[in-house]
Amino acid sequence: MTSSSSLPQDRQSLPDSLRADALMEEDVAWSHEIDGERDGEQYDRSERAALRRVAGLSTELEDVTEVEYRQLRLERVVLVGVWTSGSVQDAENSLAELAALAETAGALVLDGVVQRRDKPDPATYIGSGKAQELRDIVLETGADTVVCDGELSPGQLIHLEDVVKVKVVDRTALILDIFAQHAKSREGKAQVALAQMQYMLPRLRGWGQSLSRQMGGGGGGGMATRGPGETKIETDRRRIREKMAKMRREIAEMKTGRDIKRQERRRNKIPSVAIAGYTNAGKSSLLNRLTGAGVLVENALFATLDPTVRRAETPTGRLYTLADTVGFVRHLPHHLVEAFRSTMEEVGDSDLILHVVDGSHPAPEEQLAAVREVIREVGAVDVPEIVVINKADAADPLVLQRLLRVEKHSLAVSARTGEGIERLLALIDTELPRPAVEIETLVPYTQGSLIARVHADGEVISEEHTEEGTLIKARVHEELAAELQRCGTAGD
Ligand SMILES: Nc1nc2c(ncn2[C@@H]2O[C@H](COP(=O)(O)OP(=O)(O)OP(=O)(O)O)[C@@H](O)[C@H]2O)c(=O)[nH]1
Ligand SMILES: [Mg+2]
Repeated sequence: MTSSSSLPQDRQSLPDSLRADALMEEDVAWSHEIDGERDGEQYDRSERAALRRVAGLSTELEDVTEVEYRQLRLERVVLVGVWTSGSVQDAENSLAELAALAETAGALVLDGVVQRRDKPDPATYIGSGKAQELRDIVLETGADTVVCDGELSPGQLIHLEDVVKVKVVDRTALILDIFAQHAKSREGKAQVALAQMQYMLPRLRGWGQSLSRQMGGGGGGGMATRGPGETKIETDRRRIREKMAKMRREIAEMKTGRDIKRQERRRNKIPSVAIAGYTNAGKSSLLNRLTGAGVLVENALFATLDPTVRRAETPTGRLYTLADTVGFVRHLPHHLVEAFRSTMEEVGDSDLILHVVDGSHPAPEEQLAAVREVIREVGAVDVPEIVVINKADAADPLVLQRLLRVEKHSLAVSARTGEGIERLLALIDTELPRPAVEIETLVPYTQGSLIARVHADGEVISEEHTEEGTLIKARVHEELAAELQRCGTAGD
């Protein structure tokens, strides 16, 4: 946190030497921060909020790098969207979501404007007249940041910044920022850091140069400016590239560890269920409801960023794992699909997807479609899906009916009231893959632990306690079948 304030224009005054140091320090900070444990405890909302900057104190840039500058300074924001197709309602929903995202990132939303255009302006995103208007709104409201509802090209970002004279960030940067604030595991943090660097790389504008300087035309975007700053940008970019390469190696190592864990689960043949769905749909609430696990639930977007895996049991006593996942969002930045492939892999690898959708949302169908797009993108198309229409307590009954009719394999539940949860548990039970081998064995009482395993991992068809031991008929996976054959006496 910083203690003095000055105008945004002061970003020009940052000396080159300072920036280099800051970047170095940042390198250190990055590698130090990344030491948490996977599946670690989720932070409390209050702890997270404590990390936020205090509004109004943070417009000077002396002690931050350009990367940090773009991430952390979302305080007093004006939203702007370009509305190209669809109804007014669509445009409003989109801006409302952007507002929710900005608030989740810790910003105070002062105002929002939407411009109707065929397509975004190639130079400044919104038209130049509208950009001037935006400048006036910024001045009136005292905003220090403009957030655009789309992904802007490096050139657009810089040109718009030159008009409105405050920091401009886009939807992608905003989502990255939220992910950076919320990621808790070592791997999650590394992935977000990598995605941020990837995003920033073409967008460095090189401090030390005048912000208002006329940019050279042409495809170079922010880097079009010639002069001493260019060398600096090159240095920064090289450092970032080096850092990214290191990060990629680290992530690859972490992935190996995770793969081993997953293979172990697979070897034990424990079926896995992944809870996927749009952000804020109630995935974590559902996980809590289904397993009684204490996972952070809050009315904020992207409350969950690290996959949490829990053990659960079907009503008939079969064990399975239930994994919570990162929320999806419309136009999930591509960097993030890449970055969160790990979570998505968990989804693709599971035996069943619980696709949770918020039935009380104004446009649940859109959310379903957005999530499916990502599921397709990560190649998880073959996994059976149950559509869980959540928040039935708050939803319009007509919307529920409509969804239940359109979605063939769906049911309505409320993670809050518990409505429909029993039916869901039963449905999970029928949908989980059945163990492959049917056995009938007499297990001596001295081998009681084997019987317990049959109950946990397999499916008991019948069980009889005889003088010699337990006569059990069940479906189990191959490994357990082999063990049972060895220890027991095959029935009949
Ligand atoms: N009315 C109602 N609210 C619910 C229900 N389930 C969850 N919520 C609320 O919806 C909000 C989001 O819940 P979460 O469980 O954090 O949602 P999530 O899908 O895990 O969200 P992210 O992790 O942020 O993607 C919280 O405020 C919950 O209390 C429900 O059945 N009914
Ligand atoms: Mg969650």
